Amino acid sequence: MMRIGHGYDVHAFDQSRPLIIGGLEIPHDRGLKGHSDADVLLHTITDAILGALALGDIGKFFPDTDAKYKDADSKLLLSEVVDMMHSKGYEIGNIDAVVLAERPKFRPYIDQMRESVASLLKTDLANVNIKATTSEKLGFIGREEGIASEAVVLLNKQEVN
Ligand SMILES: Nc1ccn([C@@H]2O[C@H](COP(=O)(O)O)[C@@H](O)[C@H]2O)c(=O)n1
Ligand SMILES: C[C@@]1(CO)OP(=O)(O)OP(=O)(O)OC[C@H]1O
Repeated sequence: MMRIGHGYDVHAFDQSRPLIIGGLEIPHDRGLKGHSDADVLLHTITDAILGALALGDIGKFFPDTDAKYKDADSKLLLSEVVDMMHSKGYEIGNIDAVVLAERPKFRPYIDQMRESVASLLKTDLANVNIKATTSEKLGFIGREEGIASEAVVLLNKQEVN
């Protein structure tokens, strides 16, 4: 059995924070605002998995009103959702994600991001694709007000005969 999920998230820039994307700290002059560490890519992937399982979204499990998640490491939130996925008998088929940002250039870090995400998802590197794109200076991405991310995920469940 296969199930598909989609995730989308946006975080505004915050000059006082480090930029954390895909579980990595990326050198840049600003980070992202959020209740947690604001890892927009990991939030998107977390939401895509929850979506595939029809379980709702990240804020349902990790509310931004709960002090427990203040400055939370998004790797831990994703890992918890991956554990939920495994407990329901599913594993990652493949994932395809895109990060939308005018700056910085992510290409030099994409392979490391893929490794980080594959390890969090407990899947092979070949099952994880991460892309980056600008918005050609248009809209809130283009004005460098924030970063968005989008992902689709396919989950597989082995049927027992
Ligand atoms: N933040 C970004 C944005 C883009 N890239 C890479 O540049 C390529 C061209 O970007 P366009 O927005 O002009 O399509 C894109 O395919 C990425 O490889 C990037 O690394 N970081
Ligand atoms: C991760 C959580 C929880 O700390 O907070 P944020 O970092 O603000 O992220 P968002 O994607 O807005 O929503 C999920 C939240 O509940």
